[in-house]
Amino acid sequence: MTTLVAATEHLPADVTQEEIETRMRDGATPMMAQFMAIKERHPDYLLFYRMGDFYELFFDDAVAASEALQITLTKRGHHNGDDIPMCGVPVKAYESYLPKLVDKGFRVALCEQMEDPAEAKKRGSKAVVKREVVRLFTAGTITEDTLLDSRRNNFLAAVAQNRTETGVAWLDISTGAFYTQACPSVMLPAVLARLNPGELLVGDKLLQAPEHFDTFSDFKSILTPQPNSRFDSANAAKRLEKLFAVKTLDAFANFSRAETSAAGALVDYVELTQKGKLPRLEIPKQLAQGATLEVDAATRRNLELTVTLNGQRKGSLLDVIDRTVSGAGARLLSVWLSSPLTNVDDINRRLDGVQFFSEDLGAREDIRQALKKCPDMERALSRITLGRGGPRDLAAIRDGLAASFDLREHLISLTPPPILETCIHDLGNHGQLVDKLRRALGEDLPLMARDGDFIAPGYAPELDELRSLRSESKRLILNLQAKYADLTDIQTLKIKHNNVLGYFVEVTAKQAERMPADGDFIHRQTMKNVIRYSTVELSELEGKISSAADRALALETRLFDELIEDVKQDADVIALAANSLARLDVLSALAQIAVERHYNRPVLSEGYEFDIKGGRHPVVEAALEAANEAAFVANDCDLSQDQRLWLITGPNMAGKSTFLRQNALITILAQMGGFVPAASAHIGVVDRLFSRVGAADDLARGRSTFMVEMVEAAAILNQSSDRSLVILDEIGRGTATFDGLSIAWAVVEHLHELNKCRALFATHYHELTALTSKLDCLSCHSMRVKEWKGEVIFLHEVGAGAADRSYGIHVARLAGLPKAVIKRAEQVLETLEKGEQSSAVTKLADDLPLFAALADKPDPVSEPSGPCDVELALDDIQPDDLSPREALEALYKLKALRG
Ligand SMILES: Nc1ncnc2c1ncn2[C@@H]1O[C@H](COP(=O)(O)OP(=O)(O)OP(=O)(O)O)[C@@H](O)[C@H]1O
Repeated sequence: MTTLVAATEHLPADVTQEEIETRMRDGATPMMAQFMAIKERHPDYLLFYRMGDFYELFFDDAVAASEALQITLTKRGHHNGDDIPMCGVPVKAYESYLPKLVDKGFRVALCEQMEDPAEAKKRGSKAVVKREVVRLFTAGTITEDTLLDSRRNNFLAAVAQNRTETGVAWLDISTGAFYTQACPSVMLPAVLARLNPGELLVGDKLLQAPEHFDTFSDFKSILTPQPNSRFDSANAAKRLEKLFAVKTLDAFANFSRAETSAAGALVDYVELTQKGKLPRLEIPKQLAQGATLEVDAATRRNLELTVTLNGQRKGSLLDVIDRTVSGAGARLLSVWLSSPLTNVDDINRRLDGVQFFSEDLGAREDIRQALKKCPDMERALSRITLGRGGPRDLAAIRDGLAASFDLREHLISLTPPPILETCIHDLGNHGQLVDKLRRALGEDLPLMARDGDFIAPGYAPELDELRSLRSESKRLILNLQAKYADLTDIQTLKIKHNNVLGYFVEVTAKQAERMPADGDFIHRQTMKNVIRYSTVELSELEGKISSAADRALALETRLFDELIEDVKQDADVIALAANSLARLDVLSALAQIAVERHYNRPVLSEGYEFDIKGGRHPVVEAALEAANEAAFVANDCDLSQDQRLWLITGPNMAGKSTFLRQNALITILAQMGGFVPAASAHIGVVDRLFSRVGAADDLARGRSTFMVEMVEAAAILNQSSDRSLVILDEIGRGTATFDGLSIAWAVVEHLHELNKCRALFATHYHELTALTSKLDCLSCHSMRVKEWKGEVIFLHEVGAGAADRSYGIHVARLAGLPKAVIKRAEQVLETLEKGEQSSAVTKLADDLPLFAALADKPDPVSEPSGPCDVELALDDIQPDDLSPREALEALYKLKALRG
């Protein structure tokens, strides 16, 4: 196992007696003096100050916590003549309060009593109980299952930057995963959006860098500013070398200085919050630049990859495709979906695994059944290595490793592809440890080792002896009770126990008169109705009992520590097995969804192909199915180099946005190594995915909807390469028509001539279709609709060619706009379509009053203007009089009339 050495020199020192006395001279009570000295060391934290069975909060902490937790604010004593506000939470229930505080952006310092109050008293009546902060709770450093979402990684991330480079490091303290990545400064927002960390550490200086203002303000609620000194790269390197017991970090990867700084700052912070204890951390893995398909924050949000636009997991792509059966699998699926790959071989390895499970139903079901029973080994292991593990964590390791073994045996017999062979290898063989834990652990396990009685009988003969002595002694107490009852002739005499007296003989006050006065029974206590005695014999027995119980617990604790040590010794290989279980879960889950929803294996290549046949939108398709609506209409999309830019026109509501998004989602699914909702898909790997879809303003940053649109468009035009995939939905719609059209026009030209990326461009500016004559690789497509008796039917089909109308007014009617408005809009449209724009507008203005004009015109929908040509022709047909040939001719004639 990697040896973890904590460098504790930078942790705040404990509060000294001298500090307390200085404050007492200023008038504070001893306890308040101690509180203030500890609080001064943790100014950014709510101090949970242990007092008996409560954690108490004082001053501003109390005010803030009482408001956040909705608990009563009281007061206790005075300071400088003012009341001291106070509130408290019971020690037993504090874990239920923590998530609320952490969620609201607070950090909590847990300050414990480090000695018995009796110990303190020995130092004098004014001596205060020793207290120390034993743990800092922050959003990114939680390990408790109760505080974590089992299906999501909780990353703690740090960003460092020097003159030439930016480095990001992130780790999940609850699983030990540790990564770094160097990136150009402009990519930082995309990298952070991909990680979606629970807490982000940034040096004070970098926080002031104007180029990152916007990026960091997006993460304001999870930002923890750090002194710059914590990002010193030389110190960071030393710290990491010491932590992983190596002479130089080059042994692991060629980390840039910025990456080293960020990684060092993370380790530093973990030590600080865990008070010098370090969890098992993996050796940092370096993510090469370009190794993942980068998706910027806006695109991620708009495509609703892991959460929907309103922040819910339900309804996101992740939610729809997630068929994992374990927490670790769900976490890994989310990581895979958030960071699709770019290396064709790596993607194919994953696809081989998915294909294997999709073709072998038996194997898939067996694996999924076995995985369902696996406990969360990753998180149990992290608690164990942090010294926070309990007997149940040991049981989780035992059961997880046992299941790994069964899975391994099962998989070996199946001749699986290479990716599964790696999984089999990583599952390992932990027979000895499993066997030991099986023998060691009993059936009903307490949460904490200190509660005892978790070691199985038969594991340690010495423990069995102590336990039988303990229960034997109990029997002896009963014998003694019977003996005393006979001796005194008081049959209701009882031997009882409490914490103050220990064991004692108890009789009623009346019976006490009959107690022998020969000195065997020594009076201890007179209560209202009962009298209590002790005897020498009873005291001796008590000594035996309590020493047996104490010795049993001490022995159990020792045995527990030994087991913990055994697990720690194997921590690296256990973590590998746990990770392998997660990979198996993800691969079999991707196969499961593929089979359930008829997804197919995509073909990935190094080229620039993009040929999707029969593609579907995974989320819309699932939603239509759940609502029992018409089936989703599959569509092709071929962005081969000679038509790499598609201009898509067509009515509102016809499915343009859905089509755009589905092609982006298919790309993401394919590059993460999953099957895709399409009959076939051939994709030349995409390096970055950009989108400008949806409309939202960003009032917090003072940006209007149109401004947001332009900022996003600027990023696309400045950053997309010929390997990128760009989807643009209605660029330019948020401003005046001609301004919008001009911008859209120029954007299309730029994408075509300079970016040369594969792109889908949806627009209502039909004028843009004129560009086909000028731009060779621009191809026009439209969403097909059918008009039927004045109604528009959306076919949701993408066809070649441009659309001639937008049917906006039709959609407005569907949406329930008042009839008068619809009629008027039709008039306006007719006038505008006829004339020169400026003269048409003047004419319309002269038309006032607006709605008066309506009376003259019949409503074209409610009062159809007579039968159309097709209907007239139909009337002429007498089916009974027609020969088969004439019938066929009539049919052709009708079709021709329909146009
Ligand atoms: N291929 C399809 N098959 C079946 N239904 C579809 C399909 N595409 C879209 N739809 C349905 O049509 C609705 C509208 O689609 P979408 O939002 O993509 O239209 P749009 O052309 O982008 O409209 P607008 O221009 O008004 O934004 C969707 O919510 C969905 O229910």
